[in-house]
Amino acid sequence: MSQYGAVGISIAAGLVALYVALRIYLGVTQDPREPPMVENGVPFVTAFLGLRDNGYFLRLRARYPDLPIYTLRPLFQPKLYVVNDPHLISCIQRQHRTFTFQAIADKFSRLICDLSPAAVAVQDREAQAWIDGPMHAPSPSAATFKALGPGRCLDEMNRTMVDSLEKLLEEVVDERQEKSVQLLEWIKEVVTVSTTEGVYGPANPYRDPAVRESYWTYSANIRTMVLGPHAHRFIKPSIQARQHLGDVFEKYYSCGPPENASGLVKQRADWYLGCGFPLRDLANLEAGHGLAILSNTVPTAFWFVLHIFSSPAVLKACRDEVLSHVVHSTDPDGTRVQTLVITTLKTSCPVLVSAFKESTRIHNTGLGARAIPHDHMLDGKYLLRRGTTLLMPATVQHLSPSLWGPNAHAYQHDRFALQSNSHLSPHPRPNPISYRAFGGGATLCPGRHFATTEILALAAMLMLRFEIEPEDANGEGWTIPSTWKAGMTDVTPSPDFDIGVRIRRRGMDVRVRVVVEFEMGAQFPKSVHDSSHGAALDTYG
Ligand code: HEM
Repeated sequence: MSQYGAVGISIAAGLVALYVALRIYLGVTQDPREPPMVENGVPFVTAFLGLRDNGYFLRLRARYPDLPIYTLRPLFQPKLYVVNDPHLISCIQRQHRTFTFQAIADKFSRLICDLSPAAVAVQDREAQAWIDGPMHAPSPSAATFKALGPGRCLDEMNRTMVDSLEKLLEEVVDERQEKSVQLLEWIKEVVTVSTTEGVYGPANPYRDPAVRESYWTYSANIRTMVLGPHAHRFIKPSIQARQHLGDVFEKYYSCGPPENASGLVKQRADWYLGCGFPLRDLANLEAGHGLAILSNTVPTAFWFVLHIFSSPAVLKACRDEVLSHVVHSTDPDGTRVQTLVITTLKTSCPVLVSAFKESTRIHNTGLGARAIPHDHMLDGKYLLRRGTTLLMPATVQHLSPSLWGPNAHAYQHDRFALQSNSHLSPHPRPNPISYRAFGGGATLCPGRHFATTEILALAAMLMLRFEIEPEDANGEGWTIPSTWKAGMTDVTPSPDFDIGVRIRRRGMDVRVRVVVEFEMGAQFPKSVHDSSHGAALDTYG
């Protein structure tokens, strides 16, 4: 045998020995009561590579249709338990201190916000106090976001945000009545400014284009930032952008939160500074909060606008519905006004609301991650080990044909409206737990009312005032972009590429101003958030 042949045999024998050793290791570190392990073709590597693709959980659901929950053992990560079964999801959501989102959020903020040891100590102390506290005490995160619930503070944020949308849409098209833009870039600008106006008020740092640019430069590399400081040298512009955002928000908070900021900003600043968070850490945290505030709202708005305007049938159905709630009048100076009461979009436009929910169903890759601080027997059947992470991927629930019918992967704008009239729907109504666009349970996204109002208002204003058409250079019409490049941690994936469009004023709507009225201090009617209502928005478990 040649020298090369002997080396080859040694390497092969070494690999076989390694494989056997890893299989044995997997076996002895897995209790038979734990959920079954899958994807161990090449131990640790198969799962590690699979997790790089946001369609992985859907494929595993199809490959192992009978597993309510399973274990993945990826390289460099703790064990992952992945849940398929809605019944188990509801068990998990009922025990929000056993399966904690707070631990995930705190860990994430340390990795991306450059927090000092003093701030980390405050986070640990407050999280522990919550775990040890009374059953119904709000988590630290819930305490800082209370102001986003229905009520006066949210109404005021909505009013400021919608005023900004109105102003930006007024400026969008010049005297030539037509403008060409890249749709995602344009929506990013409009939604970033309007959202942050609602949150930060007249001293909004995001009014400065340099701050907006810093935010998007920072958020573009979160995936690398979470790998830790050793990876920061590869993303220097993002680290510099983070520093810039910290400086800007330190100035913003330097004399306490501005008097005319939203109740949300004041509540958060009171809570953090009151707990002993250093000012600079509050400022650094604010950069990270952009991820909650902006990074899902922008792509969600993009997909919704795209689905509406790319289909004449969807556009007509939604536009007719909105138009039926518009009150026409003329201002004293002769300006024609279309008045739209924003709450009617949520309460009286079931097709529009359904089209929105359907867009969030199709374009959602939320992981629903929870930390497991102690060993726990889930549903009396599955042992879950401490120090591991549990995932409830939205794709598995959102795109499952057994839940949504054979066209589960297709965008069907009236799906939720039909489901509320069961005699019109060919498919059974899915368990509300299986619609997870905004998460579920105690950590259901607190910003959902604000984000939904903004996106519905934006879509309604666009439909009332403009036509949007693709640039259509190749005569091929609209394209719905893919999302392969989106990261595993994105709740709403961004499109892989942008789309050139022409925005043009509708002939009959020239120089018409849309006015949005609010009943200040009013609560949203219960029916909007009641799962028994039409295409209700809050049908979460
Ligand atoms: C369309 C836009 C949005 C989407 C799709 C979205 C989605 C989500 C999801 C899926 C979660 C995780 C919930 C869980 O795992 O249980 C979440 C959490 C959260 N969201 Fe949103 N969100 C959006 C907009 C917003 C906005 C505008 C804000 C703030 C103004 C916000 C603030 C938060 C916060 C603070 C949490 C953490 C909740 C906690 O720790 O309990 N979100 N969001």
